[in-house]
Amino acid sequence: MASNKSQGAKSKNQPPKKKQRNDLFIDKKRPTKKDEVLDDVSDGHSEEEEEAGDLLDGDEQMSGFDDDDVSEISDEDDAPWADDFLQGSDDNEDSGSSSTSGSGSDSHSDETDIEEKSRAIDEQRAREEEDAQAEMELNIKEESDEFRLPTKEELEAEQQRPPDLANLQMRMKEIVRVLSNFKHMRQEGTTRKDYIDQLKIDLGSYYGYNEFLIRVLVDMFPVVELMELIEAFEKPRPTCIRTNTLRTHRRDLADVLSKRGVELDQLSKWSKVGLVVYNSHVPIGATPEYLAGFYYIQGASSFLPVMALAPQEKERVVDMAAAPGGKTTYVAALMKNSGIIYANEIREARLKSLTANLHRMGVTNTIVCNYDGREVSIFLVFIRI
Ligand SMILES: C[S@@+](CC[C@H](N)C(=O)[O-])C[C@H]1O[C@@H](n2cnc3c(N)ncnc32)[C@H](O)[C@@H]1O
Repeated sequence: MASNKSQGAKSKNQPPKKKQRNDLFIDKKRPTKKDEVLDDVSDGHSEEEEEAGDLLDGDEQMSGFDDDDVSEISDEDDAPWADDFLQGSDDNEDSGSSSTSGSGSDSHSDETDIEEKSRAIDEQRAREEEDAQAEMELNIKEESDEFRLPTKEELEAEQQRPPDLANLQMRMKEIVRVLSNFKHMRQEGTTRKDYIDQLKIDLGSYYGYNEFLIRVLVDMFPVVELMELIEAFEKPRPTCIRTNTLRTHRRDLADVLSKRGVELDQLSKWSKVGLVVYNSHVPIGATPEYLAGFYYIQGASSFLPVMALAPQEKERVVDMAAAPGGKTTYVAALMKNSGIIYANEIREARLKSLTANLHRMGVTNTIVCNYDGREVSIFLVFIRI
């Protein structure tokens, strides 16, 4: 179809390409002519009709327009027509007619057009950003007007009632919001300390933390991070297991456990031995693989001190507070049961679980001791503790 049309157009004795381009452009700019052309091109008409459309273009080119028409039309910014024209130009090039200079000028006008559009988009975006900023500032101002710290009397009245958790939560949020933009949102006559003191009281009431812990946490973290941390503490942790590489490989373990109905996945990229258990149809602490020491049930965060220590084969390592042996058994696996580990535990009763886990996990390079780690200065001669 396209080739037929192209042939038809070729046989119609076209005017020089550049002129044809301008005339087409002009033609499309005139609403009535444009409609005609659009009808011709897009209505799915027969080839004859399309050829007639091509012919019509040619007729109109011949009829021409005066200079006023040209200038009036060429002042307008009408990119779709330029696109249409460029398309037409390609067709003609395919058909073998030569028009190097014409196509150069096309791409130039096209580039200018794109630049203008791009500039207009940038300007529009800048205007929108300015509006958004102004709106945000207005919102902040309105919101900050709404929140104020409770008075001494209000706090005393609050203490007479059971804690209103929803209200406490809302107030903590508001305090964090004000502290995050203190200059603009502070209540007149208040200091940062006023807000932080109130936040400490509310954190204590809401989460049940004691004053000491709250003070340490508030001193340690910026308020936004502090709230994220405390909220994270509240979330239940997923069950994690650590593959015992003295006994098996993670993939083999995952295969055998999933056959038992344990839904699990690799922990994350930073651990080669961790698996997260999402759901299990069997008790994860009583599978044959567990009893055979193929894995240890261990929070992912407990992997980190051992990974940071990065114990090497044949080293001598002390685990100063070892029971029930989670980290000791991981250290032993990384050392491939070579070197020596001193696993110390102050509480005699906990030595049982420690030794039981060492046996279960196949650890053979460890000596268990029962001292107060603070008083055993001999441990200090060890490089890795
Ligand atoms: C959180 S547990 C250790 C967990 C262990 N590191 C693991 O990964 O399984 C803390 C242990 O340290 C012991 N402990 C506390 N103070 C100690 C001390 N001064 N000397 C030796 N052990 C101590 C406790 O009895 C307790 O068993």
